[in-house]
Amino acid sequence: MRPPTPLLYDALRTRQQQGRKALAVLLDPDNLNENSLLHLLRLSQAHAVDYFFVGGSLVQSTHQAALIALIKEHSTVPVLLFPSHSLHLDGPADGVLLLSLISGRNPDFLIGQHVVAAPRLQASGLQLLPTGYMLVDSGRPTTASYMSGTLPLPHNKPGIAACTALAGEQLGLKLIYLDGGSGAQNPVSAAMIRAVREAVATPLIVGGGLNTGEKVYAALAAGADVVVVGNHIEAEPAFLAEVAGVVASFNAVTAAMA
Ligand SMILES: CC(C)=CCC/C(C)=C/CC/C(C)=C/CC/C(C)=C/COP(=O)(O)OP(=O)(O)O
Ligand SMILES: O=P(O)(O)OC[C@@H](O)CO
Ligand SMILES: [Mg+2]
Repeated sequence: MRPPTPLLYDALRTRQQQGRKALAVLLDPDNLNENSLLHLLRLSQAHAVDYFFVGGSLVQSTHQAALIALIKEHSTVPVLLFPSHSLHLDGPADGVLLLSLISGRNPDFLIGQHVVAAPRLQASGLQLLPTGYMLVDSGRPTTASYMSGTLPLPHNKPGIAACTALAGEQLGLKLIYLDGGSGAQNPVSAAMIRAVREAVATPLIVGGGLNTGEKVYAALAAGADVVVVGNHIEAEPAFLAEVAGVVASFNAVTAAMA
């Protein structure tokens, strides 16, 4: 039998306290079939992946649960749902990023979806990771911004991002996720990541438009604890090896200095 997943949040906090960075690969059910998923799962056995995030802004396909079951059959990497809506909670995942979209002012994404999902989440057995989700302007409209009907944070205003994250932490949110949006033209700036890192003690997830090793390195160096890569691995699965290498080399330097 598979060993139980250690409590996801505690494991993430421990990693953060030890200065160990993590890689999350975003799997969008709309852009995957069984073969492409199996290929990614093989790659993730050769190159360390710490989390699979599963979700998409729309999710038109009906096979999310089957894809997660396939991940569970072939991999021990924890699976976290990354839902854009209370409709997208199916599948045998380990936990869920319980996103509250604190960069926006749309009550449905601040609390409405959560009210609808609450009884189902309670019964699900999923580990809940309350997350302050912040969309940041990335140079062009993103699906997440459009679908949520919210304005992203201005790209060049690290102070607004820091205060937003701080308010989220003060409200009790356990993680902060700074997202340029999937396929972002420009990733979240190092200045903004640093400002948020200094403002809060929670683990910090950064994603959106991380499509080169240099961009991934810059996000880690600025203070991201977890980097998320979706689109570029979908387009070019070999990028998984490169990004895993960047995270591993970053961790090797930290370990050598300890
Ligand atoms: C309470 C529950 C169950 C859900 C929370 C619902 C909230 C607040 C969602 C935040 C807003 C939102 C639309 C997030 C989208 C997150 C996501 C899965 C992004 C993945 O990327 P895509 O936007 O699908 O990118 P592509 O367009 O490249 O596919
Ligand atoms: O698809 P990409 O651009 O890598 O973004 C990943 C994730 O942060 C999007 O919500
Ligand atoms: Mg998507």
